[in-house]
Formats: sequence, C-alpha cells, structure tokens
Amino acid sequence: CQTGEVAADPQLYDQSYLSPVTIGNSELMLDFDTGSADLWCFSTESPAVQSAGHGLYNPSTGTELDGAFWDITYGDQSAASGNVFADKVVVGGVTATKQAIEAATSVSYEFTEDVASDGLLGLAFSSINTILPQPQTTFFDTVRNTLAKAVFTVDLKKGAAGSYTFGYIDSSKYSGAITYVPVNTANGFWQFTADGYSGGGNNASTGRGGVAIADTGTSLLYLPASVAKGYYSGVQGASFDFRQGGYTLPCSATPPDFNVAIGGKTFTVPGSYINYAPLRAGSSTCFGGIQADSGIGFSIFGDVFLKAVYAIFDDSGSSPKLGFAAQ
Ligand SMILES: C[C@H]1CC[C@H](NC(=O)Cn2ccnc2)CC1
Repeated sequence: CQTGEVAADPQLYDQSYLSPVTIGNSELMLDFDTGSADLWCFSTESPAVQSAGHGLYNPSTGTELDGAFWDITYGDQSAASGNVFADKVVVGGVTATKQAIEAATSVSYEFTEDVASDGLLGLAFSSINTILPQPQTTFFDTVRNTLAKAVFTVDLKKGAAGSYTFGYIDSSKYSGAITYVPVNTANGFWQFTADGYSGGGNNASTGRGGVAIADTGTSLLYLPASVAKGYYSGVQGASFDFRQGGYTLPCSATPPDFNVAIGGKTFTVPGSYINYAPLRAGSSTCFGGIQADSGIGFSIFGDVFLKAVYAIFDDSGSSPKLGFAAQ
C-alpha cells in the first residue's frame, strides 16, 4: 500500500505551485492541476525555441503509444499538444510503473515563458483526459488501487511551501473537523456546491451559493459577479478595470476577510490573500484575488481559496467527495 508526500513550491505571487516529479530518468517540476486531467511535459521533441530553459522529458526511456496524440486548451486560452509515451512516474515515493506521459511537440507562449514549470500533472477525473483516440488515466487514477486509501490532499500556503499527499490524510495539517461535500463528476471536475458567501462590502448574503470547482491550477478565486461586486464595494480605491480585465485595488489596502459557507461550515480567506499582486513590478495598483466568474459557467476555487484550507480529494467511497478543514 503506497503513500507519499511531495512539496508544493510557490512561484512568484503564488501564481502557481510546482512539485518535483521523476519521469523515466529525469526529475521535472510540474504544476499539479486538479482542474485538468493530462500529465504533459516539455520534451526533447519540443521545438528548442519553445522549450529553452525548461526541463525536458526524454521519451527514449518510454514506450510510444502508437497513433495517440493530445491537444489541450485551458480556461485562460493557454494550450499545448503532442504525442504520448508510457513510462515510470514517481511522486513523493508513490510509483506508477506505466503512466501515460504526454510529451509536448507544441506549447503556447504562456508555457514557454514560465521557465520554472516543466509541465502539468492533471488531478481532475480521467473522463476529461484529451488523449485521442483513447483517453488515458491521470496519475492518481493509475495508482489509486495501490494507495493505502484512494485520496490525495492539498495543503497550499501563502508565500511558503505547502504539500500534496497521496494515499493518506495528514492530521497534523489541519485543525477542527473535516467538512465533506458531495462531488458531481459530470464535467470531469471536482465540482461541488458552495452554500453562500459573506464579508467585504454589502455582505453578499450567505443565501446565494452556487456551483464551484476546486482547482489548484487556477491562481485566483472566481465568484458570481454579484458577490465579487459586493465584496469590493467595501474596499476603498477598488474598482473594476476593464482594461486590466478585472477588479484592482491599491496595493496599500488591507481588504476585509472573505467567508465561504460549504457543507454548513464557514471557511475564511484572510483579506491579505485578496490583495493579490501588483499589476506590473513596482506598480502601486494590485490585482484582486477575488474576480467575477462571468462567462465561465461555474465558480472556481483556485489557490487564493485553497491556501486558506486543508483540502481532501477523496475517491475512496462509492462516489467522490471533497473535504475541507481549517489549516
Ligand atoms: C477566467 C479563468 C482564467 C483562468 C482559468 N484557469 C486556467 O486556465 C488554469 N490553467 C491551467 C493551466 N494553465 C492555466 C480559468 C478561467
């Protein structure tokens, strides 16, 4: 029965978190993403102009999955595509002897520019894996029957290294009880319903919750437009800046805490997490950690929320469930 733990290292402004993964005989830094289901990495097959500065997977240690290819586009319109190999993957001591590795032969500039990241490790449901003609399993699905318990946990932190565990829940990582809520897997995400919100300006009443996904691959917290508007109405100097594409606020502001009711329990995001980052280095205007989820179709509980809680992604029972506890 396998269990393991791996660090989640924050990048600048906690824009993403990277974890070391051994693939074949290379160690790469991957962005664990509960919002997608592809494990892809830069490779010796990637064009040098796209892969400069990145760690590369060398497929010579793997077995090519003949005729298989993949092509993914994320919510932020970043994209990658390539072909597929089976190889050994080790994450924090947990080993998948034959994991589908999606070697990139083309990536968009967002990935080329993010030189610290060598790729993504998807932890959503395998139903949304993009490999054709036959989708393959995520790392978690590949190893889940070998795990002591079919769970993984997420402990992200503001400006400090957190961790992912596989196969067990670490009681030292949270306080109080874990609140579990059911997951709807119809869209392939860890999708749940939030009961309501409060905090900030004219407190968005806690009666108006909604459908949301838990997404480690998204930096910010995307909420119903009325909730985001209500929150910032209480923040001096905050406004919706259509040129920046969202709410901005003075970097000198300490916004109010924000509360989320889930499963009848309230979880608090400290206001400081919502003064997210300067628009550009040295700017005194910052981008808000809460933004409107307009056009997405559901709310996204990204890192701004997840770094305030201990999250349990549990697929050990008859149907998947999400657990949240105070950190
Ligand atoms: C409007 C929102 C913008 C941000 C979107 N998140 C992502 O694209 C997450 N992701 C994964 C890989 N690269 C980025 C979600 C929609």
